[in-house]
Amino acid sequence: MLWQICLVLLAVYYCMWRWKNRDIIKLSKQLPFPYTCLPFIGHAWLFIRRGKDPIDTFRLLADEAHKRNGITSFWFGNNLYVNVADPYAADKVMKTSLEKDEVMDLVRPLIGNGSIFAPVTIWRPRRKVLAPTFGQKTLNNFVKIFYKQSAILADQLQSVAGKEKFSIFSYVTTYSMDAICETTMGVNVNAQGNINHPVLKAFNGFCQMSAARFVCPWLHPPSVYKYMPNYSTYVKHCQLLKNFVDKIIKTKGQEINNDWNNNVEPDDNLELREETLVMVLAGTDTSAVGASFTMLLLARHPDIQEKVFQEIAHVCGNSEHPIETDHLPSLKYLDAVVRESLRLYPPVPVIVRKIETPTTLPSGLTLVPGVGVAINIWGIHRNPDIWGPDANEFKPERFIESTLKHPAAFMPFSYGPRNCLGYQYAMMSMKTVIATIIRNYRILPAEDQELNSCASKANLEVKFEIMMKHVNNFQIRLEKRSINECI
Ligand code: HEM
Repeated sequence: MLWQICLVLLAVYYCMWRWKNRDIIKLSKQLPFPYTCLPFIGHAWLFIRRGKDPIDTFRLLADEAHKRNGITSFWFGNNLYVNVADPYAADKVMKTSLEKDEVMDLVRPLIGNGSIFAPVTIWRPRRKVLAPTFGQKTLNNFVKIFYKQSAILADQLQSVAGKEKFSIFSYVTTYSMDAICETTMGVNVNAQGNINHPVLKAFNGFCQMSAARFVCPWLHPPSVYKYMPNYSTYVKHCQLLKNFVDKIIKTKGQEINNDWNNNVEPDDNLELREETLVMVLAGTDTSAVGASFTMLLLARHPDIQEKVFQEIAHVCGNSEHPIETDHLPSLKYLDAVVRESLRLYPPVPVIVRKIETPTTLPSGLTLVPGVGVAINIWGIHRNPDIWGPDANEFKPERFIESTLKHPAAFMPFSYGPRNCLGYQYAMMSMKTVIATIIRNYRILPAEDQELNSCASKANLEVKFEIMMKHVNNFQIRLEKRSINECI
C-alpha cells in the first residue's frame, strides 16, 4: 500500500513539474541533443563517463552545437542549459542576461558574494568601485613590477634549464601570485621563494574538488556535500585561503595606519575579504594557465618561437635591458601568439548565465526565463563557420591578417558588461613574463616526438578543473640562450 502511495505522489510531482516547466521543455525540443537523457540526472552522466574528462563533454557539446547553427541544449539534473557555441547568440545573451546561474553558488563557501559570481544587485556597485583600479595609467605603472617578478622567475628557471622536463606552470603560477599581490595590494608574498606555496596548493585543491562536485548535480546541495569523505579537506582549503587574505588585509591595515581600526576582526571586513579573494584567485591561475599554454604551443612550433624571439630582440634589445611599458604595444606578433593560444585553450572554457526575461536570439529562437545558458567559449573559439576549416590549428597570423568576424568570436575574458576586469592587466602580465622567458631560454617540448608535424598539430590534452589545464601539468624543457643570440 505504502509503495503505491509513493508511486502516486511521484507521478503527481512529475506531472506538476512538467506543467510548471512546460515552456522550458518546449524549448528543449527545439534544441535537440542526441544523447540519452536519464530521469533525475538528465545528461549529467556524460560528464562522469569512465576514462573521459568533463572537458570531453564540453567538447562534445561544442561539436553538436556546430552541427546545429551553433546552439544545442542539455539537461543537467532538472535544469535545462542552452549550450551556445555561436558568437551572434552569445552576444545577445551576454549583453542582456547579467545574472549568473545557481551552479556558481558552489564557490560561495570560499568567495561569498565576491563580485565575480555575486547576484547583480551586489555585483553592480562593487564593479563600480573596482573598475578604476584597472585604468590604463595604473596598468602602465604595473609593468615595472611585472618585469621585476619576471626577472626573478627567469633566475629561478636556471636551476631547471638544460635538464629534464618540468612543469612550467608550477613556476609561472608563483610569478603570477607575486605579481598580483604586489600590484593590486602592494604586498610582497614571495611565492616565488617556494614553488609548493601552501596557498597555491590549497587553491589547486579547491578547484579540483569544486570541478568534481560541479559535474555531479546530486553533490550540489551543501546538506549532501558535507557528508562526503573529503569534505574536511575542502573546508581546510577554504579556511587556509581565507586566512591568507585576512593576513594580507591586516598587514596592509597596520601599514597604512589610517582610520582603520586594527582591532577589527577580519569578518567585519567581509566585503574587502571577498573582493581581495576574487582578485587573487581570478588573477593568479588564469594568467598562469594562459601563459603556460602559450609556452607549450611555442615549444611545439619552433619557427613561431623564433619569430617571437626576433621581435622581442628588435623591440626590447637583449636580456640585459628591462622590458618597459612602451615595449608592450610594439610586441605585436607576441600579442597575436598569446591571443591565438587563448583562442585554442581558453583558461575558462565555459561560463554560465541565467535567463530571467524572455530573450530572442538573432536566429529568432526565444530563450525562456528559468533556463540556464552555458556559453561554450571553447566551442565559439573553434567554430569552423567563424574561424574557417583550420579552426583547430595554431596560426597566430590570423590575429594580424584579418579582423574578427564578430566581436564575440573571441572571448577568453568573457564578454559584455560583466566581462573580466583584469583583461588588459592579464595581457600585459602574460606578455611580460613570456617575453622575459623567451629572451633568456629556448623552450623545448617535453618529448622530441612532439615536434613531428602530426604531433605538433594535434590538440594538447586538457582537463577540467574549473579552469582548463594541461593533463601533464604543462611540462616542457628549457635551454639557456646566449646573450649574443639577440642581434
Ligand atoms: C588569462 C587571464 C584571465 C582570464 C582568461 C580571465 C577570464 C575571466 C572570465 C572568463 C571572467 C568572467 C566570468 C563570467 O563572465 O562569468 C572573468 C572575470 C573577472 N576577472 Fe578575469 N581572467 C583573467 C585574468 C584576470 C586578472 C589578472 C584579474 C585581476 C587582476 C582578473 C579579475 C577578474 C574579475 C575581478 C572578474 C569579475 C568581473 C565582474 O564580474 O565584474 N582576471 N575573468
